[in-house]
Amino acid sequence: MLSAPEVLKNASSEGESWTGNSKLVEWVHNSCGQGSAGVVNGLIFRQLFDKESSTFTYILGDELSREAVIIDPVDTLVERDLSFIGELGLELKFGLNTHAHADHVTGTSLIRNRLPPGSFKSVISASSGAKADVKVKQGSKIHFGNRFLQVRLTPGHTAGCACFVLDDDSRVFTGDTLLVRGCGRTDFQEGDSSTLYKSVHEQLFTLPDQCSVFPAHDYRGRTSSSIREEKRFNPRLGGGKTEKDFVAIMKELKLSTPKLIDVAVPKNMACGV
Ligand SMILES: N[C@@H](CCC(=O)N[C@@H](CSS)C(=O)NCC(=O)O)C(=O)O
Ligand SMILES: [Fe+2]
Repeated sequence: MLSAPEVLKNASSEGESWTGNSKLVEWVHNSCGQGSAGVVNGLIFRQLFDKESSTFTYILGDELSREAVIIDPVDTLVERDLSFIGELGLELKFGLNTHAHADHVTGTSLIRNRLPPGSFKSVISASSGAKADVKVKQGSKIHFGNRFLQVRLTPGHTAGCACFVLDDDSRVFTGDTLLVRGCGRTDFQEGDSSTLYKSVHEQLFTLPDQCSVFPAHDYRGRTSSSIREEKRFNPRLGGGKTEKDFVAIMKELKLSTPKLIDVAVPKNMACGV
């Protein structure tokens, strides 16, 4: 875990930095492990689920400043998410999209319309070609209070996929790039299996083994994993599978097309409008 001065120094030393209305607050290190009510080391963290599309949405908040971000909100569940955020006393600054989803519409535009003008910004990678208030690149940082998420670009499932790594490398939000014992399909949206293999090995499997993996979906009731587990047990990408093995596995997947693809992709390219 980095100390606050280290976080702040690093936050301003490289790449692009995006801050909300951030206040520099006194650093209090919560040393009691899990802490009370889901607060770990000053981080408020919630994982939410959409049963229609099996999508996980994540809320991360800085305990002291109350600034927060939401990752991959779903349009039909914006009321749920906003009331939860209100009850937690959080001030939502950014809505991060891991990619232009094919199976549901992002909630980031609806959230922006519900909050005071200018107080909330939607985020997606520049390489997605989609509209958003903030277009991030490799190494960009999204700040909320004393915390930040850093962007790792991971093309392969789509050309514009991005993963978000928490400042202390304890968590990574992998979108559809890396799922629990799986990965995103590569048969549409400029998907490419060789590119996905390289992205996972170069950008994700280089994270610390103990880093927790939080995906955008699970279809079998699993909620999270770790880099160590996926390196060992991922049946497509781990356990010594080569790029050639992976390309062959992906060719044989034969998944049905997401039901909402024709509606979701054009809307998500326009930030959910
Ligand atoms: N049946 C679902 C779509 C399921 C699906 O294709 N999921 C995607 C992620 S959403 S783009 C995927 O990459 N799956 C990989 C896998 O191995 O399942 C629907 O109709 O929406
Ligand atoms: Fe996807």
